[in-house]
Amino acid sequence: MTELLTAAQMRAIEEAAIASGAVTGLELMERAGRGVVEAIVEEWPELGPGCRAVVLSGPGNNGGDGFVVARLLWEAGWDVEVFLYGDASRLPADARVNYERWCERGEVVALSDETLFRSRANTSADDRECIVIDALFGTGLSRPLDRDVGMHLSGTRSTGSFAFMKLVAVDCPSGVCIDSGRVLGQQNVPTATDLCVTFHRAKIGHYVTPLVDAISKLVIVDIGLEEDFSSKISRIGEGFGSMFEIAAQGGAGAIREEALSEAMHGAYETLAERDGAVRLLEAWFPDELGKAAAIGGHKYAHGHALIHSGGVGRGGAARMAARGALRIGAGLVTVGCPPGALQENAGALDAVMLRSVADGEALREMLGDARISAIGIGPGLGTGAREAGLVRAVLDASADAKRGVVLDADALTLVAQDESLFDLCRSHRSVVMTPHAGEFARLFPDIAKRLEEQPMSGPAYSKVDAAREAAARAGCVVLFKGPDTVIASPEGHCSVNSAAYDRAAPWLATAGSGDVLTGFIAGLLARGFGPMQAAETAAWLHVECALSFGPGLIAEDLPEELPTMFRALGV
Ligand SMILES: NC(=O)C1=CN([C@@H]2O[C@H](COP(=O)(O)OP(=O)(O)OC[C@H]3O[C@@H](n4cnc5c(N)ncnc54)[C@H](O)[C@@H]3O)[C@@H](O)[C@H]2O)[C@@H](O)CC1
Ligand SMILES: [K+]
Repeated sequence: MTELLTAAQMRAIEEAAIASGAVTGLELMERAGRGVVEAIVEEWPELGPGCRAVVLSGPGNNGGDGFVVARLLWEAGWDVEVFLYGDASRLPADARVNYERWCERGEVVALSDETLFRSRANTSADDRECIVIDALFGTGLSRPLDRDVGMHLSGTRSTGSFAFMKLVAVDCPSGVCIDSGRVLGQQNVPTATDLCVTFHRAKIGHYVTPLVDAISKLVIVDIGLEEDFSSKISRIGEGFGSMFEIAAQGGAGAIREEALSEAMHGAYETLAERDGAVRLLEAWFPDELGKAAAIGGHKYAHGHALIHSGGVGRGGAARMAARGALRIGAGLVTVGCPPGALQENAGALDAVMLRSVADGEALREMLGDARISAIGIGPGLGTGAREAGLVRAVLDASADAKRGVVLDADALTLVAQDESLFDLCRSHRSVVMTPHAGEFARLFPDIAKRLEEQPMSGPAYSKVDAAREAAARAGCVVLFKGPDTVIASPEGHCSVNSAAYDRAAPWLATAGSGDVLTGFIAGLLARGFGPMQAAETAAWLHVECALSFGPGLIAEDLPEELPTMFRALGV
């Protein structure tokens, strides 16, 4: 599991490293540029001497990285052209040094329509491979791109210019706010980018829409910040001075002092933690799943999950959820259905038990059994008065019990329609809501609207902000679905479960896959997982099962893939 950073956190880490004296900004810029070139060579080993590169450098340090890339590619025998957007005399110091180093080797042309059009790389007679390096803006973008710059960038993708072009973004595609993954200004869609190379850690925006959809490959380059800190810690230990002296050399901002004090303890990551860390669920697996799997004894030791089904002909969703809850390890799973649907469900269930539940009153009575340790309700449920009564009974009868509840699909629609149900969620200790974008907008219309409004300045409001605000308001864990699922707790914990890049599983967008996710969460809640942990683990396993199965997957396959996953994970 790794942390996703904001631009401010990244800046604080860099500043602290530089202030500590362990590394200079110029060294970091050189490492960044070198990392970009290495990533290009790794991605396209067939490219090399004689290939063309067009470097678009901007007015800040992102542009500085661009000059480093230009120099290194030139030294490797590439045919390099460099364009500058901005005034060379106003470049920040490190970028200026690299601008001058490049000027010893080649020309810098002011970026304009005309100059780009005249670019050697733009001649149709020349069909050599061409790479365009977008080093216009990185983490420092604070307002929308000027229209012409946006046009240059998207223009590089249009037919006719730069034949055989690959677009490489330094840190992030220019124009995008890296905290939110959203484009600042009028233009809505980030420029499609073949390779994005970022430094030290991925930023939140790299993993959420719309940016995540625009980048084909993300590479994270280690620019040595961790080693710089550890070497500094040992130097401090050898008596090179107190952290306060070192911080003073760098202009002793509060952040520097704090960062250095963390560095003293070898834990500067807590900088991000304090600010509300966002975790990326990657090659990650909680020990608790293993421990829970090891619990011996009676089936009730693994919990009892109750999944509610809809009426006749609508029970498939609940049955798939029930299968998911059973496979993920709940000791017992029962489907509760209206009396009329008993026959249909009985014909389709074996290991899963079945109970007739006429209405809310009957459900309240059933929930007197404290061994029912989790409830999943919503898939295929329906949105009538009877169903509203069921949701009310679930929330009422579970508020004080140690019983987890997952609300999905129709249950979320019912909660969105009835403020008193929303209040019941708030007073419950372990509810997980699993809305997709449409359900989210019904539950939290103002938050969804903020997420849709075109941002004009950064940091822009992100899906992470939206999930966090929703969780705080609803007083429960909110799992905001998508290929960029964001999971947030009312306490502010937040994680992203990404089905992008190496974990892309587009075949997971199949009917019923959300119902299975509800079952996974209910099963883990039944086993005693806390709501945040149940939601994270279920979401992570859901994508892993899809990846393990591969294309052709249908929702029914997901629970059946769990045993393979568990074996592979050594559970
Ligand atoms: N700080 C460091 O030590 C390092 C920074 N690195 C690079 O530096 C980048 C951050 O550099 P900066 O903070 O200079 O930021 P940028 O290079 O992203 O751009 C900042 C500059 O652009 C201006 N600006 C912002 N939005 C604009 C707009 N829409 N139109 C015109 N001008 C605009 C700002 O006023 C500022 O002058 C990172 O993305 C990364 O590429 C790397 O070299 C690694 C080391
Ligand atoms: K860039």
